[in-house]
Amino acid sequence: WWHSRRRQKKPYTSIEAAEDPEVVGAILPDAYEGTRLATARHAFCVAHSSPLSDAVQQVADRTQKLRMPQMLSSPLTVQLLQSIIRASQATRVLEIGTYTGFTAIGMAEALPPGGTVVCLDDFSDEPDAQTVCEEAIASSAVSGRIQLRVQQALRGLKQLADEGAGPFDICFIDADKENQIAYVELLDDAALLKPGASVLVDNTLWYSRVLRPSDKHDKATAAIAEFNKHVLGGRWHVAMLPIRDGITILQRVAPAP
Ligand SMILES: C[S@@+](CC[C@H](N)C(=O)[O-])C[C@H]1O[C@@H](n2cnc3c(N)ncnc32)[C@H](O)[C@@H]1O
Repeated sequence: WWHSRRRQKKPYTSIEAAEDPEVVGAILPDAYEGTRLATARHAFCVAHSSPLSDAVQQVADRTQKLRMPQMLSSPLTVQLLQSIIRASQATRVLEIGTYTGFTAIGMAEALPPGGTVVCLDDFSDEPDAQTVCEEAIASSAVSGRIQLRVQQALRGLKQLADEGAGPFDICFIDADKENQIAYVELLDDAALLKPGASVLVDNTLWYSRVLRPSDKHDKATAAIAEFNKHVLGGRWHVAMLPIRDGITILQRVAPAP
């Protein structure tokens, strides 16, 4: 098929690339991208984006020895977060779900001196991640910009609101999927977001399972599908990007009904 398309001299597109040994020959599809071409394109984007700092790369390397290294975000997610932080001249960032500190340190590096990343994680998914996270933050050049709060995220958000610790310019949500609607609503209701703030939510494609309406038996899939519908209600501007496992960017645009 591929050779016959080539013989017809059709202009080369991603359709040809999907079967082209030069593009996908040595590639195995990964669980997020799904196909060999998408996996090759993702690797190409990573290779053609600014390199991660040594500190961020070292966290990723240390995390590979843990039980759940698949919880690390893509390097592209770090690069996207850094771009948005720089473009919006953010100074206060909130992270819900920090794990070993990969995205937290990456975000802190994009902040100006005096900027802060407040991180909430209870380390319920992998307790060993806490030590790796604390050591990585302490040995990074941006340790003074990161405040790690080891607590359940809903409780942590309420406490931040009570302390008047907000508002934040950027919030990155990357924790338990069942509470995602509660997180964005609480951020908004408790005035934890500055006007025009961006909320980035990871895993909104969830291994493409949300594309299968029959897959409602899985709690996380159902929760993410519900979240994706919920934010389309008109209060948020929504941009859903097919980066890795799906990243949705939200900005509050309408007052609460
Ligand atoms: C996918 S990992 C975060 C990955 C990190 N942002 C990165 O890219 O390297 C999810 C984290 O959320 C934390 N988490 C899950 N449910 C939580 C909850 N209810 N409260 C606080 N943290 C939670 C887990 O302990 C885990 O470390």
